[in-house]
Amino acid sequence: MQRAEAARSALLTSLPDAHVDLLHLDVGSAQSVLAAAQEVKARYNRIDFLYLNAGIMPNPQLNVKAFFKGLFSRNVINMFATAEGLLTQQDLLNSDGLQEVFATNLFGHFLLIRELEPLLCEADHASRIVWTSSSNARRSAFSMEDIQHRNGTEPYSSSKYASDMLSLALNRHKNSQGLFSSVICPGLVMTNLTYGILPSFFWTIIMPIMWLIRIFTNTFTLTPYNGAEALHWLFLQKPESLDPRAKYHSLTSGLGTNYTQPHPMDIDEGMSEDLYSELLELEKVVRKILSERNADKEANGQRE
Ligand SMILES: NC(=O)C1=CN([C@@H]2O[C@H](COP(=O)(O)OP(=O)(O)OC[C@H]3O[C@@H](n4cnc5c(N)ncnc54)[C@H](OP(=O)(O)O)[C@@H]3O)[C@@H](O)[C@H]2O)C=CC1
Ligand SMILES: CC(C)CCC[C@@H](C)[C@H]1CC[C@H]2C3=CC[C@H]4[C@H](C)C(=O)CC[C@]4(C)[C@H]3CC[C@]12C
Repeated sequence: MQRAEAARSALLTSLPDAHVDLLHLDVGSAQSVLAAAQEVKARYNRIDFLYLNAGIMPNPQLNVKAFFKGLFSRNVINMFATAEGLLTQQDLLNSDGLQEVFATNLFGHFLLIRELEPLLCEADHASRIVWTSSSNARRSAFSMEDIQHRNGTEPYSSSKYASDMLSLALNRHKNSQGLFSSVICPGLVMTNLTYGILPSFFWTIIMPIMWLIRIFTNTFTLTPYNGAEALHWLFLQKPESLDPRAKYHSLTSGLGTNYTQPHPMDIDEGMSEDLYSELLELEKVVRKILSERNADKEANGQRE
């Protein structure tokens, strides 16, 4: 909670009248999601905006050969914008027996939404969900037969593609109940995630090269402030005016101007509906495991 305390202090310094509450939540643990949701429901009776920003890319491996091959190809701009063919990750199982990337980037958020539905789906009031997705989300990395990406090497891309599809499905099922979902891509931003791919000193050294690349691809937003452009832009929009099939990109021009641009997502309704059903099924399984685990704990506690 130390980082959260620091963020709260920073917010209160610039906005002294703001009210900032903190809450502990590990989206990678179903138990933690349920406990946090209980706490939210006890504290508040309405949610206006739910930003689903948490995400991980564990053990990233950069394919250096593919990078240099791409550098001299016609696909170079797309390569910088999407990292297509450049990155793989090694994923592990979490304590719920789920793939960690899937659990953190997608399922934990899904469970949170399901738990908070009473606060998000009020007919007389619009609520908004905003997912931090990625331009690295790719249809070919995702398989309906393996939604957790147990068998592949691109769990990050798969989980982000799944979040794009889930957002579409949520709009289809929940718009009539006042819930609207959107996805954004912050662009390439210098954060702990990118420092996991290459060390921070390397990024600092090549910063002038990246400013140069930004002239050709506005996706190199580079700072968290620039990357948050689309998150802020969406906050100002009327939900009915948004396109559920678009991903809203934070972009920064070569001269450093920030703007938001919608790009159509490569998703189909049927597949997003199938994913939604699969997630509802998985939710039942996970809830059952948790209640059995809690019952066991209680029984053991009574015996001791
Ligand atoms: N950096 C980039 O270039 C890009 C990032 N993104 C996405 O942006 C989002 C933010 O990532 P970014 O800031 O770059 O990366 P960081 O690694 O710097 O931050 C990740 C954030 O996610 C939170 N988080 C991670 N795991 C959990 C968890 N199990 N439970 C709760 N919170 C968790 C972290 O919280 P804490 O600090 O408490 O650990 C932290 O706030 C991610 O979804 C990422 O995929 C998308 C495109 C590009
Ligand atoms: C001269 C430098 C620019 C060389 C850097 C090479 C690579 C390490 C990076 C090139 C493109 C980068 C990425 C693109 C898309 C990001 C995506 C939107 C995301 O969600 C997470 C990070 C990215 C995959 C990012 C990672 C580093 C690169 C592959």
